[in-house]
Order: sequence, then structure tokens, then C-alpha cells
Amino acid sequence: MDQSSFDKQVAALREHRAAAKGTMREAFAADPKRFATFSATDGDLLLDWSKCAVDADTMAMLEKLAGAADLAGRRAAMFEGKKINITEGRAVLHTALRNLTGKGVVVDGQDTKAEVLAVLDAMGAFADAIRSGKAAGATGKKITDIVNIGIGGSDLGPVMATLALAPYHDGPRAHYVSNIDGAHIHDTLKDLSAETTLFIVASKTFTTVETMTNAETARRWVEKALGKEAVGKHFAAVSTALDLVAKFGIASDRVFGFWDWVGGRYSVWSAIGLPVMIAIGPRNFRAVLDGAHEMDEHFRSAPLQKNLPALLGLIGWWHRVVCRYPARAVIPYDQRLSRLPAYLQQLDMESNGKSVTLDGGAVTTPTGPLVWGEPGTNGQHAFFQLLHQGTDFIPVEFLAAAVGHEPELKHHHDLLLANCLAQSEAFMKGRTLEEARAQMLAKGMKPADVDRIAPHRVFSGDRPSVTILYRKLDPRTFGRLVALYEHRVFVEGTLFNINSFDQWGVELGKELATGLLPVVEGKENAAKRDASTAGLVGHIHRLRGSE
Ligand SMILES: O=P(O)(O)OC[C@H]1O[C@](O)(CO)[C@@H](O)[C@@H]1O
Repeated sequence: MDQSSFDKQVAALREHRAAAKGTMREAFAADPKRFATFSATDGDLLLDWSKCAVDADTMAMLEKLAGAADLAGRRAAMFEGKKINITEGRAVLHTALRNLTGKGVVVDGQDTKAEVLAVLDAMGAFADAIRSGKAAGATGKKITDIVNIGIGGSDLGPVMATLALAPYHDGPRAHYVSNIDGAHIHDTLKDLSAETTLFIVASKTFTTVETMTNAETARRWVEKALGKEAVGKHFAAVSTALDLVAKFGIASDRVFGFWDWVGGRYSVWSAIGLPVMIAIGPRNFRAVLDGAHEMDEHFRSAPLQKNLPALLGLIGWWHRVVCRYPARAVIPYDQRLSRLPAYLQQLDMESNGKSVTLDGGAVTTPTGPLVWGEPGTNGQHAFFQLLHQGTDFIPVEFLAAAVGHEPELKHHHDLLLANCLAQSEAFMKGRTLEEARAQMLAKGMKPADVDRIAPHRVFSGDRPSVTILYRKLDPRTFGRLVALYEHRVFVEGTLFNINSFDQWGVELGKELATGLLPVVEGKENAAKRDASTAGLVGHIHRLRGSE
């Protein structure tokens, strides 16, 4: 990118923001077409950013900025399989995992499409065999429970998808063990029978200590219940490191591979999605991939003014860099998307939580925001107080389906939607002191009480939010939504001029943990550590001594 032209445009956007006059409430009053101007659709999916403090000039400047950052060129490079993950020398081709009918991409002489289809077929055959009972446990009983053992990208996507697609879940129950805390695997296994349980060990590298420790514990659990020879029928694996899987002892016909051009946090579409496929069936899983592919095509071809991932990214960047908001809240008014915020925490923060530009210099703007959230309406009764009246402005992203899966409970859904709409309206409009006073006086409160309490009942308003609406959370829509967020992260990463596809920031803690294990175990002295660490270790040992 042309950095100096880009920096000038950032400065111009900041000046534009500083010079902006009027509130969003006034902007809506002045322009009846505001919603039509600042919303866009792709099929039934609608993105509304009219409740953000932008005007036509802002959008024009942001579009120009996307040009200066060469968004189109960077996007083409990703789809074409160029090695845009420059610190790891890898292509970034999660989009190839869902491009099942189009032209394949060749990476290092390998046709990705042929490989993707081969693995997908193998997954489908295995999923069908498990679902039908053809691939039974060692004692001949049908598998009723699958336990996916993985962490980060090998866990969050499948967990989120399994919850999101619960209405389509007609296969074995799916459980997920990620944490190295023994409580996680203990509490998961305590109600399961080894005879009817299948473990899927999911790890891109097959070296992640949490996953390998949990996998060993699971193997011992099976061996104890059914004997060593039973293990083969109760394990499958998903990895790029096929040699390490073989060493662990999982038979090759139960191993499903993927490739280094699939980042962990972008891997739910690969064999990492196996537990989801077993739960909802290959046909529904395919619909998820098809939905994601539709979004890929939209991202590739829609003009910027109508391109949902680009728009979501530009607005996200505007909030972070120009408005300097430190965080964004993602609030699905869709209970089945309850783990979307956790999924997005990894997708967004592991991708864009960086401080170094692509050419190795220090970034000149803030990068990825803190991403967090909980489903609505629950969040309303917890942290929305701060969102409405706290001293920081936190942009909110609402997601909601027009139609629920429970027609007999439509009145619940109507209430859900009314709440979602009410919240974004309240963030935008707020309530002035005069309005608060008038309301209180109308309720017959004493003027002295009104004077005292009214300031507490003022809402600043002008707090930005984005709303994403869709018809119904079906597999295809789910795929489109997740791909929308993936590409939004790409757009913001492009504007930050960083590599969104590595994750060196997770390494240091891992290295130190390895060194600290013997210290915690009491085999090595803690004295060489910093005083806090040594003090904490000493306290742990004292507490353990007193058990
Ligand atoms: O799939 P793996 O190799 O076990 O890695 C799990 C997760 O660990 C990380 O490397 C971070 O520690 C993530 O990027 C990844 O999704």
C-alpha cells in the first residue's frame, strides 16, 4: 500500500470526524432516507449501519481508503492462493474449502479442490457410518456420543456450529473438551459410557499440550473400560500432521487431514467440522459450506457500496481508528448463536491483535478491538447498563433472525425482536434531561425528587450500533454469517496493514508454561523466577501441603 497516501487519508478522516456536527437522532430526523442509504442486503441478509455516526462523505472517504489499502488486490491475492501469510510462508485458502463446484486453486503444485473433495467424501462416509451404527464401538453397540478433543480453532468453531444448528441435530450427542483443567474431561466423561463413545482428537499441529493431554486421558479411560484392543474403534483424528497422528496410534482410515493453508481459526469448514457433520449429517454440513461460498462470491464481486463484509469492515475500522473505541460488543438476539462471541474473540483478536505491519514496522493506528458479548436479552440484564450510560462508547453489533425455529413460540420471538430493536433505538436516541424530567413529572413524582433523580435517568444517546438481520438460522445462513465475519476481519486487517493469519503472540506463554511445569511439580526451585512467580509458586505449595 502507499503508506503516505493512506496516512493522509486517515488524518483527513479524523478531521472530518472532529468537524462533524449534530447527533444521530438529528440526522434521522433530517433524513427520512437514512436507513435506505446506510443499509445493504445480500439476499435475505441485511446489514444496517445507519445507527452509526457516519454520513455520505464518511462513506465516500472510507471507500477511497479501501482503494489506498488495495483491498481489491489483497482480496484477489487471498482467493488466488498467494502466500499472503508472509511470516509463515503460507497461502490462506479457507475459501477453497467451500468452493466445491468452481475452479480449484493450485498451491505448491497441488490442486486444492481435488484434495478438499476427497477429504469431504471420506468425512461423509465416516459420518454416515457412525450415524447409522455401521461403525459401531468395540462391543458392537452404536455410538451415541462423540467427544471432540481440541482447543482454539479446533474447538470454538465446531462448538459454536453445533449449538447454532441444534434444530438440525439428528446424530449422536456432541460434547467438546478443550481445557487442560482436568475438570473439563472429568465432568464430560462422568455420564458417558466408553462402549458408546467416539473421541475425535482435533489438532492442526497434533502437538498442542491441552489436546494431547486430554487425548491421553481419554485413551486411558477407554482402555480401562474396554481394554487396549478396543481403542481403535473409539478414536478418530483430524490434523495436518498425519505422521504424529499415526504415532498416537489412530488407524489411517479414521484420520481426516487438512492443510497448512487453512488457519486454525478458519478451519471449521475443513475436517475440523467432523463432529458437526456427524451431528447434523453430511447434507446439512454441505449446506453450511454452500452458504459460506455464497458469501465468498458476494465478497469477491459485489461493489464496495453493497459489499457486506467490506462495509462491516470499514465501519469496524472507523470505530476503532477514527472514533478510537477500544472494544466492540457482539450481541446475538439468537440464543443458538450464544458461542458466536467466543468464536469471534479468537477469529478477530488472534487475527488482528497485532502491533507490527506487513513490512515489519510499528503500526501507526490502533489495531483490532476487544471483541466480546453475550446473547440478548440476557446481556440487557447484566452489562447493558455500562453500554448505555458508561463513560466509554462501545459499538454494539446486533444479530437477529426474523423467524425462529419454534412457530408455536412466536410470541417469544416477537418479544426477542422487540427487545433487540429497542436496544439499538435506545443507544441511538438516548434520553435528554428534559425528557427524563417530563416523564417523571407525568408519573406524578414530586419536583424535588425529579430534580434529584432525573440526571441519573439521562441517556447520552449517539452510541453506535450495527444490526445484521436474516430470515432464519438455517445451515446455509449460518455459513454465510460466519464467512461474513471472516471477511470483515480480513478487511480490517488489510486496513491495519498487518498479517491477520499468524499468531506469534500465543507463543511466549506456551514456552514459559513448559519451563514452569517442573517448578509447579516441585522438581525445580522457583528461586530463579521473578519474585511474584516464585511467591505464587510458594503459596501454591503451601496450600497443597495443607490439603
Ligand atoms: O489445532 P491446534 O494445532 O491444536 O491449535 C489450537 C489452537 O492453538 C493456537 O495455535 C493458539 O495457541 C490457535 O491458533 C489454534 O487454533
